[in-house]
This record gives sequence, C-alpha cells and structure tokens, in this order.
Amino acid sequence: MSSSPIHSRTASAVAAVERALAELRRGGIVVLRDEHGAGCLVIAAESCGPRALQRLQGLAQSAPVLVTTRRRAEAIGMEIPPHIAGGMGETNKPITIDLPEGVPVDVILRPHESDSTGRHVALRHLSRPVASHAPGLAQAAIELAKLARLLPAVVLGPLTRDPGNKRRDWAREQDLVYVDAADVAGYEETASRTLQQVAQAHVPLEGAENARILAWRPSDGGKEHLAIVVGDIDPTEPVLIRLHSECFTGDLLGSLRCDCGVQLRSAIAEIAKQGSGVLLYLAQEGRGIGLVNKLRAYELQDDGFDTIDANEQLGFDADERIYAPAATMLSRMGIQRVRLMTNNPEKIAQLERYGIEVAARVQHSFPSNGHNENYLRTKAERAGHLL
Ligand SMILES: Nc1nc2c(ncn2[C@@H]2O[C@H](COP(=O)(O)OP(=O)(O)OP(=O)(O)O)[C@@H](O)[C@H]2O)c(=O)[nH]1
Ligand SMILES: [Zn+2]
Repeated sequence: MSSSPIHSRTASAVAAVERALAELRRGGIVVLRDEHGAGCLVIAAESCGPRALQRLQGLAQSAPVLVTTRRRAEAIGMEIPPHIAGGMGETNKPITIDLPEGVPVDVILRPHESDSTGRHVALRHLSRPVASHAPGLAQAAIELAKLARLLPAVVLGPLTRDPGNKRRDWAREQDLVYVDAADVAGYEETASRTLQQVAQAHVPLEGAENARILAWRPSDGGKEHLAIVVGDIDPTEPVLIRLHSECFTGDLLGSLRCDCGVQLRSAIAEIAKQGSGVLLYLAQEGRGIGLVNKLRAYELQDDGFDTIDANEQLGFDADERIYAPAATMLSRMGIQRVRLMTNNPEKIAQLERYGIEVAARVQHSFPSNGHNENYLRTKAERAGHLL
C-alpha cells in the first residue's frame, strides 16, 4: 500500500477504531469526540465492570447515562415519547436513559427477565428515555459496541466541549484509547478499501480439485475474508459468484437450524460444474452480529421469536451486513461483472452500489431439512428473499 497522506490518514483512522473495539471488549473506557468538539467516555454495557464504571464516573463531567437502541428499549417494554423516538428512517436510533447511582448496568442486557407482575426487571430501575446531549456520539458509541460484536448498549459519560484538539492529548495523559466519531461511522467501508491479499494457496476441494484460497486482510489487522477461486476465471465474461456469510454452526458443525451448510457445499459444487467461479467467504457471522449474539438470538427463537424479531429484541437490525469487502475483493481480482448465486435482493443492490455489475441472478435455494422450515419461511415472507 502506498504511504500517501490520504492512505496513511485512512490507515490511522481504521487503526484507531480497531483499538477502541479491543478496549471495549476487554471492559475498558474509550474517549469519543465528534466534529463539533463534543466528547464522551464509553464503556460497553456487556463488559462493564465496577472499577471501569467508577473510573468513568470520576472522569465524566456530568452524570453517566445508558444508551441502547430503540428496538432494545422497546423490547424491555420501555415507553418512548414521540419527540425522542424519531421519525421514519430512524427506526433503530439510539435511545438515552438516565442511569441512577447504584443501578446495575446489566439490567438492560438480561434478556426477558420479568418480575412477578410480568414487568421487565430493567423497568424497575430505569426511567423513561431522555433527550441525548449529543446524538452523534450516542450513535457512534452504539456502532462501536456492534462492531465489537457486543450487544448494542453502552454507558456514556459526557465530557465538556473541547474547542481545540486537546481531547486527544487528555486521553493520552489518562492512558485512554481515543477515537473520532467520524471515523467510526465509515469504518467498515473504509477498512474494506484497505483489504490486501496476504496469502494464496492451492487447496483441492472435494468435487472442486482445481481450487485456490486467497486470504484478504485489512490494514488494521481486523476481520479477514477469503476468496475460494475454482478453475480459471475469465473476467471478460460475467463470473459466477457466491457471497457466503460465515456460519460456524451451519458450515462447520452441520447445524440444521439454517441452510448455510448446504448452500456452501452446493455453491462450490455448482461453480465446479460450470467450470469456474468464486465463492467469497465473508467474516460476517450471524448476519453481522457475531457468533455469541447469534446464539443469544437462537435462545430467543427457542422462546418463539422468528429470526428477524430475535435480532431486533437484542437491539440489532434484522441484517447488519455490508458487502463493501466483497466488492473490494472482486475488483482487486479484476472482476467487474458477475452472475450472482443468491435469493437475497440486498446482496444484489449493495454489490451494484459498490460498483459491481450483477448481470444475472442465479437462484440458490434448497428444500427444508425438517428443522429450518420457519427460518426459510421468514426469509421469504419477511426479508424479501426471492424464491
Ligand atoms: N442473526 C442470525 N443469523 C443467522 C441466523 N441463521 C443464520 N444466520 C446467519 O445468516 C448468514 C447466512 O446468510 P446467507 O445464506 O449468506 O445469506 P442470505 O441472506 O440467506 O441470502 P442468500 O443465501 O444469498 O439467498 C450467516 O452469517 C449465518 O450465520 C439466525 O437465526 N440469526
Ligand atoms: Zn447458518
């Protein structure tokens, strides 16, 4: 990669976000600052221990608040006043809630624990949502928690406005990780632009012996994606492509809750049958919420929620994936036109948005295995999947 000022600015921005993610996952405090100089301290609710919380309370310049998403707040039965709920298009915006002294932060996380009257335990401790002092910071803090594959709930400690750029120096003095909110917003797209191929090996696969695996890594050492190239690609013609999102349970363990295992193996078999093509194996487990959160969503599905509602009950969107890394890898391989094996119109729309022409859609669906009927039905009826 070139060391031009633009590239080094990109590299340092993604590196700052990656450091913040590691810090949140280990229960540390991150300093966030927006372009107007507003700042705050952030701890992920899921990893918030008593020492970090005490430190945040000591450093913050007003009382800490709890921030989660509207869907999570609604899932625990919280009433959201219309002036806070936001309009259309802001369906899952961050919701700020006062955090009275002594209230355990994790009340927001305990899924569906109710008291004897059926009221969610969180409501016993938490009052109605309040207006956020800096909505952009709340949004960036929630985004960080999601990128760290944690539940979208954070403790936020407001800081006074910072007219110059002193906040970064202050963070350094306090030995705290600092990140600009603007760098969080575009992180996944920016990181995808830094993807570089770092390994390539011939790996004969059952039914596709002429296969190579190419590994791609972003400059911050974050999520690595793979391209499984079968046969010899001719980029002058639309190339047969499958975008496969990682599914540990389906791909590796043969789980029958989903259709990923059969989709993975059949895609490779079909590509081999047609002579050549590429399967992109994307590190976006659980439609982008991570394996742990997917298992939490499965728990909710065992209680009767469908795959979309379960995501939303946890506070996520139904699908958190972006396909910018896929588009970058295709372009770097010289592939601009594809025949895409999918039933998901969002994959087509996003690839086109990122500059890849989808010349044709190739259907890629399989009969139910006796365990995933509801899952397949929900994808067709609620996620707009084409069958
Ligand atoms: N959150 C969540 N993720 C799931 C669930 N079941 C499967 N997944 C994830 O969904 C992704 C699989 O989706 P894909 O098969 O790539 O995509 P799709 O949206 O079904 O679209 P096509 O298969 O291309 O038609 C993987 O990351 C799985 O881990 C679930 O119940 N909840
Ligand atoms: Zn799966």
